[in-house]
Amino acid sequence: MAGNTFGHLFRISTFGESHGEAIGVIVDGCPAQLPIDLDFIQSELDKRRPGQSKITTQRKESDTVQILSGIFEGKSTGTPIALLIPNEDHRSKDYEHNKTVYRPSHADYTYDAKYGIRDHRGGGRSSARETAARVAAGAIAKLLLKHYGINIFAHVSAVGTINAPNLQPLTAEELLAQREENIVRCADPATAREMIEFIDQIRKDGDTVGGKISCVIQNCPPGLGEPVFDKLHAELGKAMLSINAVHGFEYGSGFSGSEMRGSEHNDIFLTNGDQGPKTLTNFSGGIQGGISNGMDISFTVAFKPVATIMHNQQTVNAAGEAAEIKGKGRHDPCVVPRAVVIVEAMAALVLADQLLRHRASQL
Ligand SMILES: Cc1cc2nc3c(=O)[nH]c(=O)nc-3n(C[C@H](O)[C@H](O)[C@H](O)COP(=O)(O)O)c2cc1C
Ligand SMILES: C=C(O[C@@H]1CC(C(=O)O)=C[C@@H](OP(=O)(O)O)[C@H]1O)C(=O)O
Repeated sequence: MAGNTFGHLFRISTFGESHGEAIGVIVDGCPAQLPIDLDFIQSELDKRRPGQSKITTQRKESDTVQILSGIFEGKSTGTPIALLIPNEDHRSKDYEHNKTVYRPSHADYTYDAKYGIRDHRGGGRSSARETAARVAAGAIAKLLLKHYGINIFAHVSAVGTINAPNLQPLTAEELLAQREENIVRCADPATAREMIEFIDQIRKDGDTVGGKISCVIQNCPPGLGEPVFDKLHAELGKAMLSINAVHGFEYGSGFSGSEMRGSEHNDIFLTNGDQGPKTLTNFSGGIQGGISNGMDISFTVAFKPVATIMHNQQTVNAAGEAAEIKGKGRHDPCVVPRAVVIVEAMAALVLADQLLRHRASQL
């Protein structure tokens, strides 16, 4: 079904439900002979894994990835790569009440409206558990991008109204080291401490809070992206908005650009030897006309406070009658700490696809 696939030349299809046997992904179009480091794929999954700290859902999954096909003697063979992640810790009794009663702002009602049948256990296919499959596939895309020297780095830039300062002078390596020092995955240590304390309080209140993730793609060559519909920022926007609970996407100057004058906003070109021009500022976010210009690609993704809260709420049931519901089970009070690697994975999948498409654009 088309709704479960993503990408054109570097393509993925994911499958599985949160409380089924397993989730997984088939990656099609990965060029042959790419060295595939299984430990790297696993380390990416470990960053998304539920149960990783006190500020995430307490469901305990090892998210151990199994490779079923497409890799031989440590390299891709050019055939479909199938990856499987068994589910180990589902607790479906927490969802009994959810069989007929709709959780406000989750996907229970809309799945019923669309299909007339729904695996209510853990939200089934609508659960963010599906994003483990994307992270596994994204790790392969990252390995392809690494081969071309392209790096992707994301971190938590806001939780509620707590915002991280601009960390621009730091290199991606420095930011990554600082991000991995704390459980919220914000690269600024002082802000990280404040965010962790706040999420912990929200958790104790049985509530949830939203946040933002900012991402930068470095060393992307100019020329990636298609000129009309599949513009690079349109592809990134679609990829980000396809992640559960994402409500906003902006690149470069984003919404704040609408408050500026052209004389402030234009990115002045500078000579740069035989490297192709650079720009003095980067309000374009590294993309002009839907095509990368060689500067850093930067964007921010906004996540809502997720639906399941431990409070009594008014709702309706499948028969259309008034009902009450209170969240049960193990949930994320704030999803951004685990979503950092999902954002990076989706960005990597877009870039890998555009890289392959770019190779068909000139003689
Ligand atoms: C990493 C991650 C973890 C999530 N964890 C939860 C959760 O524990 N409880 C919940 O109600 N929603 C959670 N969500 C959000 C739901 O999956 C999402 O809200 C649901 O599929 C409805 O889709 P929508 O919010 O995009 O409309 C999570 C999302 C992400 C990205
Ligand atoms: C299992 C994961 O997160 C889940 C995402 C999720 C949701 O509604 O999206 C709800 C919870 O599901 P459950 O009650 O089945 O544990 C989270 O734990 C995961 O990310 O791997």
